[in-house]
Amino acid sequence: MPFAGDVVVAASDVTIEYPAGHGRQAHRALDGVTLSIRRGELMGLVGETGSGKSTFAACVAGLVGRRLPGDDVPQIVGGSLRVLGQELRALRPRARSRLTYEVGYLPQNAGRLLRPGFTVAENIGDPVLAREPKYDRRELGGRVAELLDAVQLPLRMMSMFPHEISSGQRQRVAIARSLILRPVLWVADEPTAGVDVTARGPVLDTILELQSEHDFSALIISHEAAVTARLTDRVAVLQGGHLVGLGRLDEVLENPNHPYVRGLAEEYRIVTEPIQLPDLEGDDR
Ligand SMILES: Nc1ncnc2c1ncn2[C@@H]1O[C@H](COP(=O)(O)OP(=O)(O)OP(=O)(O)O)[C@@H](O)[C@H]1O
Repeated sequence: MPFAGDVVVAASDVTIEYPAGHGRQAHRALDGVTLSIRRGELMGLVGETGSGKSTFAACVAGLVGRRLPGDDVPQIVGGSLRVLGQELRALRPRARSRLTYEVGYLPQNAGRLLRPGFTVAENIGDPVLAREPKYDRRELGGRVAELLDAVQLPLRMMSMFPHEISSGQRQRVAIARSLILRPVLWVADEPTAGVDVTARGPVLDTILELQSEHDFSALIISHEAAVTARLTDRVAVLQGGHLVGLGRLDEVLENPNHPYVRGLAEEYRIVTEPIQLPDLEGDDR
């Protein structure tokens, strides 16, 4: 049964560590984080490099706690993390597989992670066939074409291979791939990474259009204040694995109680300030 609750992500005092191994000590990536994402809400996740954003995103996407030998996936060692009603701390493989069906994950550098021997269409449709190998190919082709169109790529690209398209186009293909299963929750780690500055606006428009069409909730990491401002309803700010800000972007920036947030406020001011054009009147050049 699809998830029907109001809170799609509920982190309660959650502490997450990478286990010891390969001659390394255990590393605590997140420490006592409490936040929730409501149904239909787009939550931004910001913070300086190494603050734990990608770790949190990967955990929310279900990549947590598998205790395989030599594995360095993060483990929940304290508190709780519930995603679509499932407690991830004690997630069994079948429940994990159901969860990953409903959570679309766009990992960091997703465009680079496309399968090189698969066409664009095969890359986008792959998550469907991986779960339902007998899925009607014609119907899948229709879904792939629809998504390709939604991310504003030409249909002729369906038969091309990742190395034949640009990095920005690959990122859009990855976005389409992460949405093919019509997720309830979309977890996106730097969705505009590698997308050319001029194409970023259209990609953000596309994401917002897809969201209003499919009504998914989202957790979106971005280094860019403009992306966060445009896409998200609220932001969570991480610093050294701790949550140091949470709320609407304007509220968080108005009360910058942390140096990183102060820096962000300055960047945001620059991004949103109207461009001052020089007064050309009387200029006789
Ligand atoms: N596989 C791993 N094993 C051990 N430690 C790791 C592993 N991956 C990340 N870390 C550490 O966990 C902390 C959080 O890393 P994470 O990648 O989540 O940060 P981030 O905020 O996403 O950074 P960036 O913005 O650079 O992507 C860092 O100190 C990092 O070095």
